[in-house]
Amino acid sequence: MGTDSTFADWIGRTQTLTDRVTAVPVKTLFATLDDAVVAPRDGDPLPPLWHWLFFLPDAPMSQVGPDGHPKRGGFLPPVPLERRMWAGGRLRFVGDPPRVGDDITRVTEIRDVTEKAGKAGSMVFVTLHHTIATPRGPAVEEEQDIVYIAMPDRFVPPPGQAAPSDPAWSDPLDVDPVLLFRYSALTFNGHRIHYDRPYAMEVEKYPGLVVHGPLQAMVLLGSARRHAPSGEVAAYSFRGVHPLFDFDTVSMQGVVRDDGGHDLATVNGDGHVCMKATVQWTAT
Ligand SMILES: C/C(=C\C(=O)SCCNC(=O)CCNC(=O)[C@H](O)C(C)(C)COP(=O)(O)OP(=O)(O)OC[C@H]1O[C@@H](n2cnc3c(N)ncnc32)[C@H](O)[C@@H]1OP(=O)(O)O)C(=O)O
Repeated sequence: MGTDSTFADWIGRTQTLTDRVTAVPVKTLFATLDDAVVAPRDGDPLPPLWHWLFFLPDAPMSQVGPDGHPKRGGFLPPVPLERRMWAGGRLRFVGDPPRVGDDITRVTEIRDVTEKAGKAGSMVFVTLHHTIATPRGPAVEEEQDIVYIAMPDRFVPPPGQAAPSDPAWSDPLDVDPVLLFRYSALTFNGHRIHYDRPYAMEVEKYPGLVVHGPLQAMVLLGSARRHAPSGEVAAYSFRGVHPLFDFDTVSMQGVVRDDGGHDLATVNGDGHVCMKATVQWTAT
């Protein structure tokens, strides 16, 4: 297993998008996360990861595939495995953050297309590298892993990874279809597993609606910033290891690392880690 030669030609392809940081998505994400009601003003910095509200996948309806994402074979390779998941990401926050009112640019390169054998069967990982820049220079360097898997006959959960036994904090997170719908709308993510229950259960064979990976990554980082505000976020990495569903009882947990960073996890009602993440802070 290794780089899939079928898609070798796709590696190195780039795409450049421009956008403007506007206040409405910022305000409505604060509301969606039940955070303080704020009226963002020009010049306010975006919290880390909130650039995901911009550079939206605005394919016309005629170019949308059966899962609700843009059809593959445009910028992303035409991987034939039907089921897509956001697998993980690694980010470095390298400069002044994007601010409300900024014109911003994202340059994306397809870094790798790799076939792997997992417990879930054959999988293809597509790794994207994004550089997000503001008028003041580069702000975020990001790698994003998307995984494609064959459509299963039935849901077989990945083996559970036990949550830490003695976390420094454990906060509840209420997940429900309205939260998932609002997050899909804000990120213009048409993936039907997040809001179309018959599709999620009958076609992709999940036991419920699936909580977005980026939503879990955002709320985990938000919980870490509330509990451990020991500097700015310098780096953040995360990996989805088990799907999280709208019916789950969820907590967001944090553990202090020896190097001063924090390990984070969303944990379901069975005590299994769903997303694990690590945050590193700038020195204070
Ligand atoms: C937005 C959006 C979609 C979503 O938000 S989907 C919801 C968020 N994502 C998830 O919930 C993912 C949950 N994870 C899983 O279901 C499984 O972990 C997964 C990804 C199916 C893999 O499970 P396996 O048990 O089959 O994998 P193995 O542990 O056997 O590993 C095999 C090799 O794959 C590598 N790998 C596994 N998981 C990841 C990962 N998350 N990121 C990167 N790489 C991964 C693992 O290291 C093994 O590699 P080797 O080189 O060691 O063979 C939207 O669509 O927009």
